[in-house]
Amino acid sequence: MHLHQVAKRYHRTGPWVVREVDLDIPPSSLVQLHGGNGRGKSTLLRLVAGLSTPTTGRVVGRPRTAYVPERFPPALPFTAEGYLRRLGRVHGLGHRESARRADRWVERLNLGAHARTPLHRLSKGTTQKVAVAQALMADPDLLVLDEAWTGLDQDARAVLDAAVRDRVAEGGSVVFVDHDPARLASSVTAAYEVVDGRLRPGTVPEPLEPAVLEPGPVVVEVAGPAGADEVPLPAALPGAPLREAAGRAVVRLTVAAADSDALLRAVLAARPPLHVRSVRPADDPARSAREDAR
Ligand SMILES: Nc1ncnc2c1ncn2[C@@H]1O[C@H](COP(=O)(O)OP(=O)(O)OP(=O)(O)O)[C@@H](O)[C@H]1O
Repeated sequence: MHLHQVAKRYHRTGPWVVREVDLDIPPSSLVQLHGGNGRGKSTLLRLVAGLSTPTTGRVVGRPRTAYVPERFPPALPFTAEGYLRRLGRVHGLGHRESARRADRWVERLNLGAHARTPLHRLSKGTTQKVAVAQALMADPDLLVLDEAWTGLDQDARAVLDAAVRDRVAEGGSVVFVDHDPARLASSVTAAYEVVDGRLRPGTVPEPLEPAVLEPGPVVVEVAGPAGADEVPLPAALPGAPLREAAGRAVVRLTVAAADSDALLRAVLAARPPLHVRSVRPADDPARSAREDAR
């Protein structure tokens, strides 16, 4: 699949949100997009997924695609199970196969206790599991993930990581954005930074040390808007993190692992937009040593 000089603006006279994007997404690729808030990452993912059409430019060769949006609309009149089965049929599966795959993903993501619950009554994390399940059950050739890990518990994150690696190993392609720069680091085949709608080659991230799997405190480094002297953080943040200045307009927040997702959501929703520079375990000695050496 290829994006050729793709550009997007939402209104005829509005600003260009995506511009001059040339992007190859070959089979067996895992493509990571990163960049600050409001730079056009979600818009570009929707263009890749075919949910939005380019204002100019072309997308050619898009295979069978599934997408996990940043915000899944939970106000649909279905139970989790009913929704997944229906989605299976939308993806072209028969009744029986739809039910089989829905059951498989309900089990893998530990959704069983909520399978018969109406979507609008599910918690955010459980809703996110349904969003992930609807995409994975299609066995898509192209999987597009917009912050799909946010809100998932650790087991579900591991299931999603494994499913992404499986897709790639089976010849599919996955394009994703995640606030954790080290997400799937050892498997990423191409990384790009989205800067004001343009793509710049990014560095393929370094894998984190295994310590990241241990539920210790987490350090989130947040930078303020471009040109700002300080980071305009909200006064109250989930988990009441320890705040330390870490350079000009950079703040280091240390929070219990259990609160780290809520903290990240609050930081990502802040206005003016803030930039999450890194997320790592507080006691990552290898990373600390590298930082000390800089
Ligand atoms: N449907 C829309 N209509 C009009 N403007 C939009 C629409 N969706 C996004 N935008 C604007 O396009 C710009 C880029 O937004 P987008 O969500 O693509 O960026 P992003 O990098 O994903 O941001 P974030 O990390 O905050 O999710 C923003 O200025 C946003 O307000």
